[in-house]
Amino acid sequence: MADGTLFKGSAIGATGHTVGEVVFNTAMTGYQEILTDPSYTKQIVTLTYPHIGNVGANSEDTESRAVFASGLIIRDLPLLHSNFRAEDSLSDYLAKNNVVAIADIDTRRLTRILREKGAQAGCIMAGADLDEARALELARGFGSMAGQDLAKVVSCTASYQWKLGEWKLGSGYSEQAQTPFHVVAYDFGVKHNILRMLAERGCKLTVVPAQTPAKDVLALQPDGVFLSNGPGDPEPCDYAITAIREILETRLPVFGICLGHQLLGLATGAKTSKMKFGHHGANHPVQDLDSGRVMITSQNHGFQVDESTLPANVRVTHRSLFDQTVQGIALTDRPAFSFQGHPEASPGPEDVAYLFDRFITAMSQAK
Ligand SMILES: NC(=O)CC[C@H](N)C(=O)O
Repeated sequence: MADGTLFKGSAIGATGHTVGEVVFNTAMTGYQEILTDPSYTKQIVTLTYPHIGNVGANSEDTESRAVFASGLIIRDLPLLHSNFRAEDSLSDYLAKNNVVAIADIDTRRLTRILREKGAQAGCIMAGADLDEARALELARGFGSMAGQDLAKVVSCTASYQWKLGEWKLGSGYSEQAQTPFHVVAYDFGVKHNILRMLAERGCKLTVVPAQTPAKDVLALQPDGVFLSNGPGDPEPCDYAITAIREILETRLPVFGICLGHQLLGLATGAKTSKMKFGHHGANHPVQDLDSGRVMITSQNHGFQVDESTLPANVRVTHRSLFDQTVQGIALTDRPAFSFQGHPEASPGPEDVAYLFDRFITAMSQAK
């Protein structure tokens, strides 16, 4: 760790070394979805749940084209995995995907360090050439996530159509049937379950690269525009902020998730900032301020929209009950809204899925 703390464990993935910002995630399930979430680019994930790998790995529980997390730190890897869908052990999956990972770590102690001192970088070394001094040097050389524009790095390079709906036991992923709405989805590092949930609700989806100008999006004549989650700091993504401003002018329905939420905030003139250690888990209580309902949500972010900087035409719709930070915003003069956590879950509870329906309603009304 950059603060000089040294942990020793057992290598369970690829050999070599990896460096990144270390974040703790409190989800009890969904390690594969977490590893393949592009928002974890340049981050090493430690899972606070102690038994990881029990159900192995399969080719369906993925949230993108590859593993994006820079590394994995766990307490206990089971000797055997068991699940009717398993195709690999977690260890083999990590090795095949070239992920450096470590088990037998006191993840409770590690999490306490991150919680008390805040986010910091770390380095994992696995294999023959272990060098503690070099590992410390690499961890200290990583710097901070602040200022890093990673959305354009992980985004798709060309636009594409998405047609798969949600996964169902027995039939797997289905091709969508009807598509009354055309949605252009900005890919800042999009999780596939967002696309599946939109497809399931009748959206014909055109996914476009992060740097697509607004005029190219508008030329596709969409019924609504979606702003995806993604890695890194939202503030340097000036290309996206400019495009969102232009799209808002047209009064098209806009829905943003996580990085997309932060970018919508920036486009309205609000500011974002780095949090002490962020929110990463599948058990975070968030309140919908309109209904008063409290939902258990999936979270993965290290930045936030600063409430005190919100302009007069933006209201706070959701709030974290852990630290009172902004979890949702809506414009009062445009059909545009966003959520900081993950309504698509994957992994996590589906309490916030109603926001996808709200986007569909906004598009129906605009039509
Ligand atoms: N999941 C996300 O979209 C994360 C957004 C941003 N990279 C953050 O860390 O806050």
